[in-house]
Amino acid sequence: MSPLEPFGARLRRAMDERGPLCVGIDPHASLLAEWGLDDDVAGLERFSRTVVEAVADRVAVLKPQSAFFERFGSRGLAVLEKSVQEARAAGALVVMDAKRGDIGSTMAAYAEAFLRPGAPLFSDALTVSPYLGYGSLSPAVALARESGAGLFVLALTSNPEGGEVQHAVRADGRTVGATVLAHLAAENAGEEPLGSFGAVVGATLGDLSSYDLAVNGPLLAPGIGAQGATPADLPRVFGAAVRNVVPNVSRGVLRHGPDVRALRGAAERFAEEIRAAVAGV
Ligand SMILES: O=C(O)c1cc(=O)[nH]c(=O)n1[C@@H]1O[C@H](COP(=O)(O)O)[C@@H](O)[C@H]1O
Repeated sequence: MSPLEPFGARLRRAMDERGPLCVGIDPHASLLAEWGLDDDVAGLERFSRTVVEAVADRVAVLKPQSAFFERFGSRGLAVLEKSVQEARAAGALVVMDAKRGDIGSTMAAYAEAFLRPGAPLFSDALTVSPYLGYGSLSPAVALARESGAGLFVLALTSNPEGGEVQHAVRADGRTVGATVLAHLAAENAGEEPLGSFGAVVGATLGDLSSYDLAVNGPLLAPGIGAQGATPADLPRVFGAAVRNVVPNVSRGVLRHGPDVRALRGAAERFAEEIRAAVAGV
């Protein structure tokens, strides 16, 4: 159906060429105000375009957070569509952060919305929630395989509340989070250079040595910057899996706008700190 190379291979190459940093496009109302923009569609568009202009030609991944666009209804979604297209045209991979999760038949429709090439919101990958049962994500896995897209499945999230679900121990003695990681390892088995089915694992979580992070897929690691984690934490949290980590920074970069050079400078500083932290592992 699609000429796209699998997402994992495209991501590995982008990480090798540009470094692994993912910059989030999170147009919080407070950031619009800090940037001197109105909290309206014009402000949203200016914000999003500025971030794309500043970093889409130099970072591996951009991650628009869809809620900040959905807030403005259909006109916000039009801005989101345009931002995705412009970011991809500038060479960044786009991870749509929509955290979808539903019964399988509905999940198929979410997959059509984000993972079918030619769909208005088609993105290179989508964040999804496995907490209706990992198997409920099957339609998204199937379409991603067919189209060369990827998924990032919430496994161990960066927020302090996540543990009550993700660290819960199942009847077989495994935690829920470990079970999600095991499903992803199975999904990615044998894929080279990297599978297309990633996990979201917060950089805020401290020592994760009790979890097997070797899923042969990317690990999206939010939490650096505003949530308190730093690039220097990455080796401690991820151990040998750090080579597959895509660290996300949203507010930590965005607070330097609206000046394009200042945004670029902030992204470059995070990229450099990440390079230095990972180099020793
Ligand atoms: O899936 C995500 O991207 C995500 C998962 C998670 O566990 N924690 C988390 O913070 N995120 C997202 O990552 C971004 C973090 O933003 P900052 O805290 O501003 O860097 C937000 O868009 C969150 O929605």
